[in-house]
Amino acid sequence: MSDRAEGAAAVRADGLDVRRGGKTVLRGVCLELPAGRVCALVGPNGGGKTTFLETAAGLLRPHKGTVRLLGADPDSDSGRARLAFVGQDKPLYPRLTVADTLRMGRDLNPGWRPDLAARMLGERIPEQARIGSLSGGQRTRVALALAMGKAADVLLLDEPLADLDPLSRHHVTSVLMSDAAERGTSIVMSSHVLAELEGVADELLLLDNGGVRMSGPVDEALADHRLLTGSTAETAPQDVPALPGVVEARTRGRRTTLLVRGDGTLPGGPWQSEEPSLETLLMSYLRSPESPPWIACHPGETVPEATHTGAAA
Ligand SMILES: Nc1ncnc2c1ncn2[C@@H]1O[C@H](COP(=O)(O)OP(=O)(O)OP(=O)(O)O)[C@@H](O)[C@H]1O
Repeated sequence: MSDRAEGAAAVRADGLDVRRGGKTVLRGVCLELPAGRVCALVGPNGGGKTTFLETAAGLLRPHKGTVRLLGADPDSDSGRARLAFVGQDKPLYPRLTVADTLRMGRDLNPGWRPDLAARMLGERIPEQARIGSLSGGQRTRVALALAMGKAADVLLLDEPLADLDPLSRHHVTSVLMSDAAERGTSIVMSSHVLAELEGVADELLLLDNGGVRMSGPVDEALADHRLLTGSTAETAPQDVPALPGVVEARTRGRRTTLLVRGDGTLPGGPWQSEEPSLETLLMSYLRSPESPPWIACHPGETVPEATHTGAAA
């Protein structure tokens, strides 16, 4: 994991508090997202994903603590030059054509890469079409093409897949993964489409109630948990949730399913044990807000302080 220790993190937050509308919606967030990786940002509605992305993009100022993007203040000229942000509202000029919009991107960005913008746009969106005549999903593709053309070092994308059809989702995730592999772009992408993050994301950040519930590499998160399935008659399920390391216990009919941390005490009984899918892992943590956070820890690295989710301030 030496690559994690070298150079500045794509996004680093230290003791970050962000207030909106008079209430604190991110509380004491400490995290480090390594550069050159695709990070999936997940969590329930209102968990703080948009607030975190907008803060990392320099659009919201922290009330307390700091956020750094490749070591720079995101609200500085050097920070802004290195990031591209696509929010959920995707403000574009409805009277401009797609071609006009991309020309505007070229004029505003000295390092503009028409090839990257064209790759993201794909071939199905006519360049002469006016933005106002496009569907929501097509506008998303144009907004993503504008962000790609900037050739930024960090892409911050708020639910980029939300209004895309399955083919477009596949196209967008492939283009993002290629960009991360070819240019070393750091990508932080929020999503509720958990099943489609498998194989796309290599880093995971789960925010819930304004705090970090999970943070670390996806492969470590999966390897650090087991999914146990057993017969209810043989496994005394009423005792199971109290065991340390059990994130979630669910009983359906005659089957009990447990999601257990690798370092936890395994309950007795005949269990079939397997590595969980990413979707199963995330769903278990989302359904179990009282379970302790899972934060990856690496030798030689500053361990981010785990922030557990309490009641919103
Ligand atoms: N403009 C705003 N003014 C006041 N409060 C806000 C504003 N935007 C968000 N909030 C509050 O901040 C908290 C976090 O919201 P945020 O939009 O960051 O969550 P999210 O995880 O992105 O949710 P979703 O999955 O629904 O997009 C919520 O309690 C929300 O009500």
